[in-house]
Amino acid sequence: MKITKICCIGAGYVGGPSCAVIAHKCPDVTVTVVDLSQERIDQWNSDNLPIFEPGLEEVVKSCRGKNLFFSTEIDKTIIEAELIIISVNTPTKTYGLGKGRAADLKYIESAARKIAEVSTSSKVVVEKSTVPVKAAESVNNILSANHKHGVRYQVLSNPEFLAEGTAISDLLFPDRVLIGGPQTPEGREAIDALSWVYQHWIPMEKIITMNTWSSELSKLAANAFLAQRISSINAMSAICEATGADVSEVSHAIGTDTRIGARFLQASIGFGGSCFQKDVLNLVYLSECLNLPEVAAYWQQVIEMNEYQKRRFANRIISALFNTVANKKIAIFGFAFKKDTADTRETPSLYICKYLMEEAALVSIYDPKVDHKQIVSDLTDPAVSDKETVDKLVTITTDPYEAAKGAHAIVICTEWDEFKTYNYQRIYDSMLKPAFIFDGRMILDHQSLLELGYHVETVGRRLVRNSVNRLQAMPK
Ligand SMILES: NC(=O)c1ccc[n+]([C@@H]2O[C@H](COP(=O)([O-])OP(=O)(O)OC[C@H]3O[C@@H](n4cnc5c(N)ncnc54)[C@H](O)[C@@H]3O)[C@@H](O)[C@H]2O)c1
Ligand SMILES: O=c1ccn([C@@H]2O[C@H](COP(=O)(O)OP(=O)(O)O[C@H]3O[C@H](CO)[C@@H](O)[C@H](O)[C@H]3O)[C@@H](O)[C@H]2O)c(=O)[nH]1
Repeated sequence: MKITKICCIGAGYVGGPSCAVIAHKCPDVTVTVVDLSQERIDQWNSDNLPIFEPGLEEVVKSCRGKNLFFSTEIDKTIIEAELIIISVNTPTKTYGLGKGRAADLKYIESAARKIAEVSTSSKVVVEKSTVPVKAAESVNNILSANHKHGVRYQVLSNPEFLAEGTAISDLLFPDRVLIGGPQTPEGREAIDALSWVYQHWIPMEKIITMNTWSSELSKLAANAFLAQRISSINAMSAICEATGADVSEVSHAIGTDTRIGARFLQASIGFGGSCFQKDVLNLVYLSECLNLPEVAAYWQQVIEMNEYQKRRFANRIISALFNTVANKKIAIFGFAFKKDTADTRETPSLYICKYLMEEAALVSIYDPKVDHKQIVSDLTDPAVSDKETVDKLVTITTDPYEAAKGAHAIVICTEWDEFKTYNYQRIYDSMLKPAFIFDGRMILDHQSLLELGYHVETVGRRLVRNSVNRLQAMPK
C-alpha cells in the first residue's frame, strides 16, 4: 500500500505539530490538516500560529504551501487521502453517564461518521487522539456499518506522546512510536504503511507494534505512571515540610537509583495540562466499568493527591500571610500549566487564583505568553468565579514589576525561565513589607532572596534565616 496523501482531522496541539513534522520529514507525502474551526485554520495559514511551541514556526514555514496544507475542506481531503489521522479532542465528559470521569468520544464519533459518509475508496484510519481501550473497535464498527461497496477500512491505534513546550523535539526524536492494529494480513499491511511514514526519520527499532488494545491502554498507562510519580513526590513534599527533610534532596537520592530514574520527580504545586487528569480519570472510569473497584481507587488517589497539593499550597500562602489575604495584593507569576506553552488547560495557577480569590485577595497576574482574554475566560468559568468578582479582584499585567508593585507576596505558579532573571532587589523595594515569595516551582535562588530580606516559602522545604542570614532547613 502506497501512502501519497495524508488527511489529519483536528488542527490542535497534536494534529498541527505532529503533521507539520510528518510533512517536514516526508517530502514525498502531501499532508493536509483539516478542522471544523475556520478561525483555527486561518491562524495556521497565517504568521500568527494558533499555538506557541518552540521550533514549530520554522517547521511549518519550511513546508506550508508545498506539501503541508491547512484547510476546512474536510470531505474533499478525506476522499483524496489513503491515510486519515484522527486527532480530535477527547475531553472529560461534562454530562450524563460517566460525567466528570469518562472521555467524551463525540468528536471521535463524528469524525468516524464523516469518514464513512464521504469515502469512496479504502482507507487506513489512525486513531491518534487519546481514547479508552476499545475505542478503535467502536470506530471500526461505525465505519464498517456504513461502508460503501468496495470500500474497506483498517483502524490503527497510534497514540501521541509529545509534551507541550517540547513538542517539536519530542516528535523529531521520540523515545518510541507505538502502532497497534489488527493482527490480520490486512491489519499488518496497514501497520506497515503507517510505519513507512515514520521510518522517514525514526529508526525501525523505535517503532513498536502490538495489538490495538495494548496500544490504547499503553497511552493511558504512560500518563498514569507519569502523573503518579508527580503525586508521589508531592506526597513526599508534604512530609518534608512537616519534618525538615528537603524534597529536592529526596528526589536526587531516589532519582539516582537507575531503577527509579531522575525524571518527573520535580515536586510542584500539582500537575496541570489537558492530559494527565483527563487520562487518569479515564483509567479510573474504565476500571470501574470493568468491575475493578480496587484498581479504580488506586488511580483515583493520584488525582486526590494532586488536588490536595494545590489546596495545600494555597493554604500555606494564606497562613503565612497572617491567616488573611483579604484585600491584599498578591502577584501571580505564571498562568500557563508549564513553561514554553500558552496552554492553560487545567493549569494549577488557576486553582491557586481561585482559592486566593475565595479569600478576597487582589490577584495581579503576569504570564509571558498567555493572552489576557484567555486568563479572563478561564477565571470567569462558572466553576471558578464570576465576572463581577473577577472585575473586582483581578488585574492582568504585561509587566512583572507592575504585578509585584505594592504587593504583599509573589507566587511563582509556572517555571518560566525569565522569572529567574528578574531584578529581585528592585521588586523587593516596590513591595509591602514583610515581602513574601512563594516559589511553587522551586526555581529561584532562595538563598539570595533571603539575603535581600524576602520571606521565602517553597514546596517540600522549610526555609528560615539563621543568625548569619544563611539558608537552612527548618528544624522540627
Ligand atoms: N495536547 C497534548 O499535549 C496532547 C498530547 C498527546 C495526546 N493528546 C491527545 O490528542 C487529542 C487532541 O488533543 P489536542 O490537545 O490537540 O486537542 P485540541 O482541542 O487542541 O484540538 C482538537 C481539534 O479538533 C477539532 N475537531 C473536533 N472535532 C472535529 C471534527 N469532527 N472534524 C474536524 N475537526 C474537529 C477541534 O476544532 C480542535 O481544533 C486528545 O485526545 C488528547 O488527549 C494531546
Ligand atoms: O516532575 C514534574 C514533571 C511535570 N510536572 C507538571 O506536570 C504537568 C504535565 O507536564 P508534562 O507531562 O511535561 O506536559 P504535558 O504536555 O501535559 O505532557 C503529558 O501529557 C501528554 C498528553 O497525553 C503526553 O503526550 C506526554 O507524554 C505527557 O508528558 C505540568 O503541569 C508540569 O508542570 C511536575 O509537576 N513535576
